[in-house]
Amino acid sequence: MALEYLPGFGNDFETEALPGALPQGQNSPQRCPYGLYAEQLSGSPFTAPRGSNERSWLYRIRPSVRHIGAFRRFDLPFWKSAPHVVEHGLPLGQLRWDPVSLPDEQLTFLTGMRTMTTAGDVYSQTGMAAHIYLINAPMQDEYFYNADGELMLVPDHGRLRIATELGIMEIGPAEIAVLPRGLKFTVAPLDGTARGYICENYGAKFTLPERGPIGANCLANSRDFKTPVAAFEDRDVKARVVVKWCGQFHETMINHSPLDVVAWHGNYAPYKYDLRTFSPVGAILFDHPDPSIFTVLTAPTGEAGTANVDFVIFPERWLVAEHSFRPPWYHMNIMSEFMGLIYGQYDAKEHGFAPGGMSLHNCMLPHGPDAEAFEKASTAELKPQKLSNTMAFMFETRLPQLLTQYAADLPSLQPDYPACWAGLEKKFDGTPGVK
Ligand SMILES: O=C(O)Cc1cc(O)ccc1O
Ligand SMILES: [Fe+2]
Repeated sequence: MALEYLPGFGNDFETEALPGALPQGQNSPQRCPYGLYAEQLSGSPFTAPRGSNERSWLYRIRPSVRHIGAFRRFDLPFWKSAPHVVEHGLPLGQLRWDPVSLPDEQLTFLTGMRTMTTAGDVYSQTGMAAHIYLINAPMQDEYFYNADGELMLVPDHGRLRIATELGIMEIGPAEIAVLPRGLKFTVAPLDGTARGYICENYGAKFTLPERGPIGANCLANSRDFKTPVAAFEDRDVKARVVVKWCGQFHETMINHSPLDVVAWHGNYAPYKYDLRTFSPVGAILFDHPDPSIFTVLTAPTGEAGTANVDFVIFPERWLVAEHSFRPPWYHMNIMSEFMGLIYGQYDAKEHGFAPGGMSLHNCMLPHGPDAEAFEKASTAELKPQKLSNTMAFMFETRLPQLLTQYAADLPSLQPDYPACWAGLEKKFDGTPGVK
């Protein structure tokens, strides 16, 4: 059966899986319909200003306190949290990885999580981690929530079914899903195997960037964000609930599914978004604008314009700029750039940056088009050109991203990535004129 979604970003949604299950006119009736329990899930402090105040009211078979027994600590050795400093011995430099092979061993969303970088500090709720996931088995009667941050899933291979307390979503390559901090969910691959990228955002929630003079439309439009309708499981089974809390993992056994929310309302909810619905705005006469024009979602900090994380994409688009070098310019950036490619080719690196691959251009490390891309773009006839069938993205954070041992040891780490710039020869010979 096709899944149903509610359109809109940050709306005050309401949805019920059984008629009359959602109380009307108040949040906390003396007795709720169907004998449900009322529970508030707060994603912001109670006193946050209206514009950033987020909470939902859940009407559920059992309250969450019954979905937790005694905790026992355990380890997921490949899922790291900031601060995480390892002496992996790799010298400072720009880094790039080929795609990681899909696993032979059985891996679930939890056991298949592989942290590439961490930034900031999970204890002070700043920074992020960039992970990849490798999945070939469903979480079986197993549920998870993350107290450390929200999770943005960016698949590059295979679809996923994500059943959450607030409803069910399915996503595949070119779509993303965002799972709020504290929300219980379980994940299953729909095509046998699945691989993708994850941004674990420890800071303030992702929100839509301001459009400024662009006006009321384009970039990511609110109606293209989809939140699932209410769906519940009334299953009495032995189940495991896993919690990530300040970088540690805790498990607890219960006798029923915690996905037992029959109705809910509010604005703290999971959502998905199809990156192909992003309407890019760009240079229509000359020059190459800053990539911030392609920000899908931004997780702000208290400092204006200085994101904890920006999620930026490089979707298909027309290049029309006249008398301009059209690909990204050479640059050094105070923000740290973790990039992935979902499909196609990236114009600054047509070769060597493969779908499913990754690159890391950390704080103040120079980078830009490789020698091949430079040569091509400097001599190309500048007629309108469509960049088709391409979707790269960037997790860009204000904080330096530190590499995990896993990332440093990956066999797919390219041994001499910076050699891609070696062919950028001196052209200057002291004589005037365009060379
Ligand atoms: O480095 C990159 O490839 C990402 C990027 C793209 C762009 O168009 C401008 C700046 C930038 O960091
Ligand atoms: Fe960059």
